[in-house]
Amino acid sequence: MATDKPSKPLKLVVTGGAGYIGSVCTARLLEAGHEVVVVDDLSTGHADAVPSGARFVEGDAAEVAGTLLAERFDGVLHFAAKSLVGESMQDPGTYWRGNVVTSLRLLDAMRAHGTPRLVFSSTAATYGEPEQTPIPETAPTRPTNTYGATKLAIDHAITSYARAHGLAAVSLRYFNVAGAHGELGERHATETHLIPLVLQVAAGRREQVQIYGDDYPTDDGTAIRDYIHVTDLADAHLLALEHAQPGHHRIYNLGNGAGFSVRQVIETCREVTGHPIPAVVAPRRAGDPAVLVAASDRAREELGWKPERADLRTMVSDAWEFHRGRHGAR
Ligand SMILES: NC(=O)c1ccc[n+]([C@@H]2O[C@H](COP(=O)([O-])OP(=O)(O)OC[C@H]3O[C@@H](n4cnc5c(N)ncnc54)[C@H](O)[C@@H]3O)[C@@H](O)[C@H]2O)c1
Ligand SMILES: O=c1ccn([C@@H]2O[C@H](COP(=O)(O)OP(=O)(O)O[C@H]3O[C@H](CO)[C@H](O)[C@H](O)[C@H]3O)[C@@H](O)[C@H]2O)c(=O)[nH]1
Repeated sequence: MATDKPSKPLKLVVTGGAGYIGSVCTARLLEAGHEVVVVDDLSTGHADAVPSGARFVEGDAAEVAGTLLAERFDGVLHFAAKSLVGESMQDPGTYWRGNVVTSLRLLDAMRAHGTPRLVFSSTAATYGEPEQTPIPETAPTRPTNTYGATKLAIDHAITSYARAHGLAAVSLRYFNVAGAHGELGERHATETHLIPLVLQVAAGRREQVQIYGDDYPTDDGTAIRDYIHVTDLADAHLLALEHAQPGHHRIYNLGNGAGFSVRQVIETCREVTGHPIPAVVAPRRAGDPAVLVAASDRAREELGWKPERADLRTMVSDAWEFHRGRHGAR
């Protein structure tokens, strides 16, 4: 596969590389022969999640990159962000400062030091409530939550910087990321994501899971999401690095094109774990769209991306192995 043999090893900064997705991408980049420096403030990440083989610098993405990029890097993969929909509705200032201001400072540092490539973690939340499903990249962007609005603002800034300053940029709009990559998985002090919360019930660390709303216009009334395996997602980053073109900002949706309701996810977790997983219906969570499913044809056609772990059961099984393993008791 193209991701195993890069045309040439690159020297890269990974912001947020101590987090869930950034740590898995760092592992894949190292496996592919690239040199990686992780910058992370450990606000939601863990130093022990940074794969050995990467250099780790603790600190703010913009602050550290400002000096670090003087060492001449081939590119930045920018994962560092605040990324919780509910929190973004309650505390918007933290999201505008933490996401938009930080990213602008990072872009300015890249420009100042002539760093040529950027791969940015954008999100399905930029689209808001879609008019059509699955969602193509050409769909209107009308985010329903502050988190999505900040990511969209950064996407716009990247487009301008690419056009004006020749940056080779790719934004990857992830849908719902799930699963684990061996010892690297989702591990947040305050967990809000559905699959890890459900698995915490199965692991006996939580009594029940709440279903946020069963009055959505879907077959079983619960919200539908498109889940993508974190390893497949990481592979797309390697391809994005290879395909980024100077002066262009390309945007790609990353999902499997299949939607699963909250109830279906819980049911799959019951099947995988053999645990009854009690679930109770609670009010909707502010800012949540009813259905988010990706059309990822552009990534398949232009990047040659091909997800190899598209089955929800595989994602839940890998996440369950992770939760039962070394990090299960945390
Ligand atoms: N998890 C998903 O389903 C999903 C979906 C779409 C997009 N994303 C995006 O992917 C990226 C990674 O998400 P994740 O799920 O791995 O989250 P995460 O919280 O596990 O990882 C984020 C990492 O960034 C670090 N960080 C945050 N702000 C920082 C700053 N200012 N300077 C330095 N480090 C900082 C955190 O300590 C953490 O290690 C985010 O940009 C998120 O918006 C995630
Ligand atoms: O205890 C819970 C947790 C979640 N949900 C529901 O499960 C679905 C998935 O929720 P998650 O919190 O797991 O994920 P989100 O869809 O809110 O958000 C994720 O995917 C988005 C894109 O789709 C963003 O990119 C964001 O970064 C990322 O957190 C939502 O309908 C949510 O309301 C519940 O019913 N109960």
